[in-house]
Amino acid sequence: MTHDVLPDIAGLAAIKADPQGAVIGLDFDGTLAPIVPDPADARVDPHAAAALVRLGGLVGAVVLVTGRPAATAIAYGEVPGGPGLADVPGLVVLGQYGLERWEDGTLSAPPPPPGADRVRAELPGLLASLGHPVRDGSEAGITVEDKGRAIAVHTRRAADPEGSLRALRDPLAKLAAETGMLVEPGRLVLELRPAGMDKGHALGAFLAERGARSVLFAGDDLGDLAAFEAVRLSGLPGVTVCSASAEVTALAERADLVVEGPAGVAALLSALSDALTRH
Ligand SMILES: O=P(O)(O)OC[C@H]1O[C@H](O[C@H]2O[C@H](CO)[C@@H](O)[C@H](O)[C@H]2O)[C@H](O)[C@@H](O)[C@@H]1O
Repeated sequence: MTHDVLPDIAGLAAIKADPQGAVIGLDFDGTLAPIVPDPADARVDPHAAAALVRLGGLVGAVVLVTGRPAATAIAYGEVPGGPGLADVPGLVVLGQYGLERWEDGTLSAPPPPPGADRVRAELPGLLASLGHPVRDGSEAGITVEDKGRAIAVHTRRAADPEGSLRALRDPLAKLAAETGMLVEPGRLVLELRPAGMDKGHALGAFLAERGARSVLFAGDDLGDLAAFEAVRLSGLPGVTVCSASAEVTALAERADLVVEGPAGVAALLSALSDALTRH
């Protein structure tokens, strides 16, 4: 379902009544950017970027809460010949599940955890022992994305993506336990990342910091469930939006609103910016 007009939802009414009190939170992959086989090829939907540029001047804050490094979200948010994510007024990016913060062109982040170095050193041997030579994202097979603070193992390009994901789950959980990391499951990906932060903590802290009076959060993957919960725990008038896919159904079951992938998210953001401009 796409939205030419805004659906009649209480949280959206609260945002329209008091836009300056609203925080608009968004995931990146699968929500603002269509899912593609190679993570390095992901790019923001230009319509979503344009709508966010408009919204940024109308609401209290626009915040990306993403598993990507914040700088990657900004880089992949560029739109040739058009406004990109870096042009969204006041944009804040909480990257690597909230460990990093990008704001006004400045990145702040703690040093990478020692566990990341250990995973980096031990992962190739582990994958080889399971019959999977390490490949980068441009090749077929099981691929590894090194994000500095975290390392993601992708199966989307494997011959049997779901089967490979199942086969890797226990060995990667063991490696995570041995290295003090945790496994973040996602869309055909298992990511070994530091503990102690998630999208829920990141969004909840941001809402408190900004004194938000309403909130919208849109996501598509399991890591976004914590942000949905943060919306609920905030007690604010809020809207949770699922960018739907056949790969993940858990969000749709919990969302106030379900839209058809990044194109549906872009249409919703555009309709919201239209409504706030008319207001
Ligand atoms: O929190 P997000 O912004 O949604 O980031 C979550 C992970 O997204 C990326 O992987 C996903 O998108 C890829 C590109 O479309 C796709 O190839 C992959 O199968 C998906 O899992 C990203 O590569 C990860 O680092 C993020 O943690």
